[in-house]
Amino acid sequence: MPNQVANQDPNTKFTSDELSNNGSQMTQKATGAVALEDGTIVYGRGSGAAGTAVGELCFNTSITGYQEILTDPSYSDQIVMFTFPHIGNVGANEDDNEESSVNGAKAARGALFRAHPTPPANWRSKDHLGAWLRKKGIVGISGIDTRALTRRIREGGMQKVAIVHAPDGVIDKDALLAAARAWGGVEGSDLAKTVTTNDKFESSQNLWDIKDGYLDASTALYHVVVVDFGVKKNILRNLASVGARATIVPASTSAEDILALNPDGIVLSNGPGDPAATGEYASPMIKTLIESNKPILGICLGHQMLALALGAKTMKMTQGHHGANHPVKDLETGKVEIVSMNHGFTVDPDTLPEGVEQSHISLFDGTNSGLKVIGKPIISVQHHPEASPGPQDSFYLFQRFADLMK
Ligand SMILES: NC(=O)CC[C@H](N)C(=O)O
Repeated sequence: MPNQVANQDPNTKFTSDELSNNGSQMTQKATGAVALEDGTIVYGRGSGAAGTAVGELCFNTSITGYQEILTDPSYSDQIVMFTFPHIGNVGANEDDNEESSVNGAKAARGALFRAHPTPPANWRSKDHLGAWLRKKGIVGISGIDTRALTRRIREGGMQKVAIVHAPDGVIDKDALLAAARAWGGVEGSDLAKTVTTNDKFESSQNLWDIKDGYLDASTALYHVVVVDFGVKKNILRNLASVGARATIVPASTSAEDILALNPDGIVLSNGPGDPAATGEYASPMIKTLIESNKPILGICLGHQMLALALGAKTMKMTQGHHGANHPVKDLETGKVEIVSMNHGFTVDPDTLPEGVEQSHISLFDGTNSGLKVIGKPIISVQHHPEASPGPQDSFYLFQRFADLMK
């Protein structure tokens, strides 16, 4: 019987220095390794691109949607460890990439899997995950005891890691560990400017449907300017689904240039890195947009940057929120929605100025998941109303934003 779990396959047994899966002897040379800044070295089997990648290790609990996750520019400078053991089963295609095709933004730097990706079985698949990872330049390592590493992150927080896929099996673990420790980390780093589009572009693509593929774009009722800090395509599609055509502009665009486009509303997008590191250029721009009284929707990084411009503070979380099954409560309606999450920083609700209130909270840990500005058409959420991947409970937020533009 074929066994898809790499380190139980008799030909591919790996053992690690510390987080050994079963302490068994290696029967095949490891072609991949992970070095954590705390000194842990774990061996596995390389897949995808060969080479070394350095980043912040976070775990994602989603069962599906690995391709959307790995191409979400918010994961720039991160290495995603999937807690679900079987990743790759539905292959990969061009439609499910989330990064904007215009800027070709770099998203996740690497991926860790429990089982080695197997040949795909899905009618939408065009590629094996391994081949797709290679094309994208993403390093993958399988055969990893993802449960043990996840527990380590839950206890000690997200760590700097270096991973290597060495097809010849030559792995210098000391050099790998040194690379992990030498890296500066995500805190304090402005990554939005590394993934934003260089040039303004337009989008009116609608949502994808299982029967009809991409739905026809409806007549545009609104014009929205999206400030691109690393925008996901499904945000643009959700805007189209509520009748908004979008003009996407670079992160460094001035408020004056944004307002000159005469938008009915403005979206501050998701994106990678530390929100506090964008303060220099983003806060003055967002402050002017707030004063303009135009409707604003902030999503994830955009939500955090809006909070900063309003005078609140953000802080780093221990393990962050990365998954597609997080319960969030809408404090206005009392309804609980199951949402997609991907963030490592959070808005400190104790620092909200007068006139700014929490609209949503996470029911996992009570952290802030949304804001509203009293007396202004401004809303923002920490979670991902566009899902992709994840449940579509929060699609209503795009309609709420459209209603503010009406
Ligand atoms: N998805 C996002 O926009 C992430 C926002 C921010 N980079 C964080 O990690 O908290």
